[in-house]
Amino acid sequence: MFKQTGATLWFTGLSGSGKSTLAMALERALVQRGHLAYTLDGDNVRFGLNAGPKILTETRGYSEDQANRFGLGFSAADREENIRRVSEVAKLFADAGLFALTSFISPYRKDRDAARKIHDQNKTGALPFIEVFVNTPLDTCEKRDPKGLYKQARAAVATGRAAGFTGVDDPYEPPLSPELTFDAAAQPVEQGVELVLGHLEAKGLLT
Ligand SMILES: Nc1ncnc2c1ncn2[C@@H]1O[C@H](COP(=O)(O)OS(=O)(=O)O)[C@@H](OP(=O)(O)O)[C@H]1O
Ligand SMILES: Nc1ncnc2c1ncn2[C@@H]1O[C@H](COP(=O)(O)OP(=O)(O)O)[C@@H](O)[C@H]1O
Repeated sequence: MFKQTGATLWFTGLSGSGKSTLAMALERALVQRGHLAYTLDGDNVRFGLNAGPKILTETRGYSEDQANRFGLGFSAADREENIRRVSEVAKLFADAGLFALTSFISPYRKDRDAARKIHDQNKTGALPFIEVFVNTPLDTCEKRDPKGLYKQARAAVATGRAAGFTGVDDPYEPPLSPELTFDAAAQPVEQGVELVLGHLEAKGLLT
């Protein structure tokens, strides 16, 4: 019915690197061409399926104990679980025939590799998984700092507190062999959209 094969486009990069801007522009471009596409990002996932303990107690009626068991923050273990759940959801979207676009820092290589593996283990055969590294240098992300989070993290670290903020005092492991790399410090978003569309076309995914 959809006249397309589903696929997951996995955007990874630092906070402020341009993941969401590129994913949203691509979603628009795909939809304009008559394809079904949907973006999963912090705004629709970390306030819903993967909400943190505070949201769960304040708006969902969870007890503190439940909220601490099921809510997700930014420890390495919570990030791993965040990415695992997002991978499973993206896989279902792709299995249903959509382009699933995911925009998460996903800082750990093993978690992104696990996301890819989840797509290999589909009952109807491996689903296409395309890793897009949004490779914007930390200093550019930090200058942009649209939410002021880098500033807050630097201030915490300067006073001897841990911020656990990616790129400041928490790791980001760049992909070793992503399908695509986009430098959002040097290239406009339209160029990123063309890059990804070109790849999808070359792989026969836009028929
Ligand atoms: N400690 C810490 N480290 C990094 N980022 C933080 C942190 N705390 C909150 N935020 C905000 O949450 C967004 C990242 O969430 P993600 O779900 O993409 O993170 S992860 O993939 O689980 O690592 C990220 O949003 P983006 O800027 O859209 O990437 C931040 O705004
Ligand atoms: N290719 C680009 N060129 C210039 N600025 C960009 C580009 N992509 C994103 N930006 C800007 O960078 C900031 C962070 O982008 P965003 O997409 O929110 O990053 P992320 O989702 O990775 O946190 C925003 O202010 C956005 O307008």
